[in-house]
Amino acid sequence: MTGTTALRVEDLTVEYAGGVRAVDGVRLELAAGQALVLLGESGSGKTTLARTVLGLPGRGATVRGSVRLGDTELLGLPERELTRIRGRRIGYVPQDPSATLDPLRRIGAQLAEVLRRHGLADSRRAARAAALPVLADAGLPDPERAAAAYPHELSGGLRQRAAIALAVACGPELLIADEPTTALDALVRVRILDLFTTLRTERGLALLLVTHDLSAAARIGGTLAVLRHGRVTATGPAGALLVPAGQPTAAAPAGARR
Ligand SMILES: Nc1ncnc2c1ncn2[C@@H]1O[C@H](COP(=O)(O)OP(=O)(O)OP(=O)(O)O)[C@@H](O)[C@H]1O
Repeated sequence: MTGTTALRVEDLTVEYAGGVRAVDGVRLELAAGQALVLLGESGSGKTTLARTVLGLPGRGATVRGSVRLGDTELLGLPERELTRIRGRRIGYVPQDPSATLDPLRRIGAQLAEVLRRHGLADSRRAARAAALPVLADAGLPDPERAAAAYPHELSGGLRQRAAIALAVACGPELLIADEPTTALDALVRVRILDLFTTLRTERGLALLLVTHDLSAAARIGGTLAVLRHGRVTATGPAGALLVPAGQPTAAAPAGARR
């Protein structure tokens, strides 16, 4: 892989109480400006892996191995430092935007708070002004109006764009999106996936997309890692692993799902 390594996961194992090994010896690498899609069926360990990279593996989990963000080893970092890294160096977009958006506060105020918390604006006024281009970059057609809106006043697609704006506001080097389009209708889904690609190519951020949706994986492209029972069973360029039905499959390594 060329370019600066944004994320390197080595020999990562995550075990929950009762001996469930949700992630089992995973090794992954993602360069700046590239996309890595984690594809797997329900229960394969995708969310556990993504959340472990965020330093949030879940209560009672035992984590072993290494997760490096650039030159920083994340495993074992004190919570205070992880809190600083989340939002600033790693952005997170969940399936349901209400998991990151506060229903009781206007979108602009939430963005302004993130910018101030991470030291990217020194006054409330500066932070509110800085929030508008972030909303525009996330594809909200009327940033002023979006900034003044409460989350419930936006459509599902616009709400997800607001959550993406929140995730990328501080210019993270890594963006983790966990099933970010599952709840959206087909057209909006494609637009949001294309927004991730725009953010990746224009800002050089590394994208880790978690999905069980083959069409989302194909749309994002990049490198695909197929997860099964916590293990990576196939990895390679998405174009080679996701061969449309009816075409020769010689390029797909054994174990690849189609
Ligand atoms: N907090 C937890 N405590 C115990 N076991 C858990 C916990 N979270 C997940 N697991 C188990 O770990 C395994 C992997 O779950 P995980 O949610 O990471 O998979 P997933 O691929 O993201 O699935 P889905 O697409 O359904 O979210 C499953 O067997 C699950 O039951």
